[in-house]
Amino acid sequence: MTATIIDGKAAAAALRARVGTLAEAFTADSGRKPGLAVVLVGEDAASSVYVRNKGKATLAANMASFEHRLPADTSQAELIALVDALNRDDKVDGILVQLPLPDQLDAQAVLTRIDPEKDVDGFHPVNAGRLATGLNGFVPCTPLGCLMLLRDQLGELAGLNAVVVGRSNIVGKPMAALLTAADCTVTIAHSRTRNLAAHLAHADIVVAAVGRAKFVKGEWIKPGATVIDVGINRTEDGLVGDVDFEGAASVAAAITPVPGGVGPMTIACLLRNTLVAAHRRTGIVLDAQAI
Ligand SMILES: Nc1nc(=O)c2c([nH]1)NC[C@@H]1CN(c3ccc(C(=O)N[C@@H](CCC(=O)O)C(=O)O)cc3)C=[N+]21
Repeated sequence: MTATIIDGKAAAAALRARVGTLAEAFTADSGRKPGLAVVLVGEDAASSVYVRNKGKATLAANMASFEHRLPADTSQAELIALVDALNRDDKVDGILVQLPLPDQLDAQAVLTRIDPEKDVDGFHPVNAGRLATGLNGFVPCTPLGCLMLLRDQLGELAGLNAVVVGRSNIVGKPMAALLTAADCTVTIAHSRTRNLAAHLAHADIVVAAVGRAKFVKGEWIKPGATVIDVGINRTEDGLVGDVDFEGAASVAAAITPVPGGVGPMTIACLLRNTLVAAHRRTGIVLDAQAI
């Protein structure tokens, strides 16, 4: 079998176009554009590129972009003061503080300071709790993008066996919550799982988010499975995912590439969440399911 390569770039472009159209309508109704503030502390090269790409995508989707670049030696009090100012700023609907933060800063305290109604990353404990309990909140962008790709590929997900490899607050845990809400039978595997291959042998859906290059081997994939690779590992062979792509592509029904898979959907979902935040904050009705 040779897998269908899931085109995350195309799916993301389509999502950004839908968001852009709805953002224009929001501007016509409210008299202002949806606004996204991105905060970058320090000079990390990869983070700097992501932030620039987010800014460009925000403008292209007819939204306002507010970029805040702070020096690497910024104090906790200074960063908290900026978050407070963004919380109060009515032009700002969404706030993203780029991770990782320099060592002297307490990321959890910063994320918890963001107004949950502006938390378009979905990292605030209030939004994590809403997702866990089935309430409406903001869902982290990467798992949301993965779910959209799975629905595009498979349609109905109910009853399927899903194995999520990785248990981070940013990807693994929210991904498992979304798949559970979609009526999958969900296993969360991780670095200490015994006999991962035995779990994957039953997996109709695999989401790999462990942060280790080519950790998931092709032989472990069930024939006909759908494989979503969240990994972004910079190696000597260039950018590679958490899945052995060639091996998995020879048995899976469908697989996301790296790059060009999940990554572009993450940014598109950030814009989607910002659009939703703008509507909620102004009381303008939006059918978020239809985006
Ligand atoms: N508060 C916060 N929220 C985030 O959502 C967040 C963050 N911090 N810190 C860093 C990670 C990483 N992340 C990516 C987004 C897009 C691509 C992406 O578009 N990747 C391209 C390739 C990019 C390349 O070549 O490096 C692709 O996969 O095709 C990757 C990674 C968001 N993150």
